[in-house]
Amino acid sequence: ALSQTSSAHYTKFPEGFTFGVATAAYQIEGAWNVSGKSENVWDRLTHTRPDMIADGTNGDIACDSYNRYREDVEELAYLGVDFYRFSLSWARILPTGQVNYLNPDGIRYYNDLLEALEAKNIEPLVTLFHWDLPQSLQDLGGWANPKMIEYFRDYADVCFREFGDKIKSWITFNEPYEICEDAYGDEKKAPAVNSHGVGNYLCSDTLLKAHAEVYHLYNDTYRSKQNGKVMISINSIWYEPKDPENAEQVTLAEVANQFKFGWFAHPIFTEEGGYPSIMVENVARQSEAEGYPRPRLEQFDEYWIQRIKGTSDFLGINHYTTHLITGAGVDPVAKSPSWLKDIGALTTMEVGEESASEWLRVVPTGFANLLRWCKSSYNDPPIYITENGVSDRGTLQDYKRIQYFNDYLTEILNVIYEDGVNVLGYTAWTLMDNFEWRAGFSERFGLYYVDINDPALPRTPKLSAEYYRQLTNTRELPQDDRFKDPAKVHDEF
Ligand SMILES: O=S(=O)(O)CCCN1CCN(CCO[C@@H]2O[C@H](CO)[C@@H](O)[C@H](O)[C@H]2O)CC1
Repeated sequence: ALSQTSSAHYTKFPEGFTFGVATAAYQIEGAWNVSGKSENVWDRLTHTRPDMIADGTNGDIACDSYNRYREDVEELAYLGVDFYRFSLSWARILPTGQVNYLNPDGIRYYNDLLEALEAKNIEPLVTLFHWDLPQSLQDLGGWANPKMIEYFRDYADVCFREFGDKIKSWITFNEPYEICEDAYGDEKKAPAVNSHGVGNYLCSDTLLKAHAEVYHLYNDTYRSKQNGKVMISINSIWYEPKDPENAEQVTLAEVANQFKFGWFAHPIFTEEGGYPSIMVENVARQSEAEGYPRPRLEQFDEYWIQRIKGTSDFLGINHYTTHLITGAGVDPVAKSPSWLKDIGALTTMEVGEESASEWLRVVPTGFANLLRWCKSSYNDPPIYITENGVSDRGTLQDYKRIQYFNDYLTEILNVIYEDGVNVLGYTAWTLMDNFEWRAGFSERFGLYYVDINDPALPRTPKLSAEYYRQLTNTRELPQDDRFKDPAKVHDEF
C-alpha cells in the first residue's frame, strides 16, 4: 500500500542542523524517595499496581542517573551531540507540588547536571513535564482540575528563575496526547484515571491553558533577560489510508490526524486557533447520541482561543510510526464514550517491519508524509524532531536500529531538500535503555545498553552509538559497511 522508501540520494544535513539525544526523569533518574523528592504518579502506580508493568520493574532505581549523571554526560560527549534533551522531576524540585517549599537538593542536582553539560559544551533542551506529576496534585484531580493552570505556571516560574541562566531551550509538555488520552482517558499511563471520553478532554482543556500561561510568563518576564525559546513536543502516530485510492479512508485519515496531532497543534499553530472543528463536531454528535446534556468537548471561548494561539517558538514533533485507516466504524476495542469512538474510524498496525513494541512498526515514508502535512497545516513552522527511535529486546549489534535511523533520517532529508520543510534538528530516543513505562525494561530504545542485573548498571555503547557518533561528527548519513547487517542482503542503504 505504501510506497517504499524513496531511493533518495541525500546524505548531507544542512549547515546548522543540530543533533541530540533524549531521556526523561522518571525513566532514568531513580532515587525515587531520596533527598526530599516526594512521590509522583508513576511511583504510586508501579508500587500499587506492579502487575501493570510487563516485567514488574519500576523507576525506583531505573538507570540511577541521579547518582551516575556524570557517566551519562561522558556518554553524551562520546556521541558528539550538540544538545541533550532531559526532563525535570517536579516532585524532586517541589515536593508538595506547590511553591511553598523548594527542595534544595532538587535544585542542586539539576544545577550539577547543567554544569557537567556546560563543561562539555552540550546545550540542555529541558522538558518541564514528562508525565511524572506529584501525587499530591493528582490527589486534587491532576490535569482534570483547572487549578493546575496556576500550579504548573508557578512550577515553571521556579524553573525559569532557578535554571534560566543555563537553560535557553524549554519544552512545556512532552506528548500531551499520551498525558490526556492514555493517562486520563485510559489506564495505559499513570495515574490511569480511565475516564474515557470525558477526563481526556478535561485534561486537554487544562493542559493547553497551562501551556499558554507558561509561554506568556516566559515571554513577559524572562525572555528579555534570558533570550531563550519555549516550545511544546507533540507526538504523532501518523495515520494513512490503507488504500490511497479509497476516498473514505483518505477522509478518515485526515480526521484521525486531526484527533491525534491537531487536538493539541491546531489551538497553538493555526491562524484560526481552537480545537479542530471536525473534533468539536464529532464529539458533539456522539455526546448527544450518548445522552450527555452538553458536548464532552467544548470549543474554547474567544479569550482562550486568542490566549493559546502562537504560544510556541518551534513545533516539536515526536514520531515513531504509522498506522493505517481501513474504514469507517467503531473500533471493537473502543470504550464508550471514548476518543477512539469519537473518531469513528477503524485502523490497523499491519504495515512495515516489526519492532519490540507492538504499537511500533517501521514505516519511514509515513514520517515524510507527516512532516509535509505539518508544513501545510501549520503555516510552515520551524520544526525540531524531539524524539524518534525504535525498540528491540536488547542487543549490542543493533543493525535494525541503525537501519531505522538511516531510513527515518533519509525521509527528513527528502522533505528538507524536496519540499522545503523547515526541520532544524533531530533528537534520537534514547541515550540509554531505560524504564519504558508499562513495558518496563522489556522494550529497549537506547544507543547504550544498560545491564539492570548488575548493581553498577553499566552502560555499554551499542553499534548504533558508533553510528550516531559518526553522524554527529560528519553531519552525513554513515554509509560504512560496518553498520550494515552482514546477515542481510544489503538493500538500498
Ligand atoms: O497500550 S500500551 O500502554 O500497552 C502500549 C502503548 C505504549 N505507548 C505507545 C505510545 N508511545 C508514545 C511515544 O512515547 C514516547 O516515546 C518513547 C517510546 O515509547 C517513550 O519512552 C517516551 O517517554 C515517550 O515520550 C508511548 C508508549
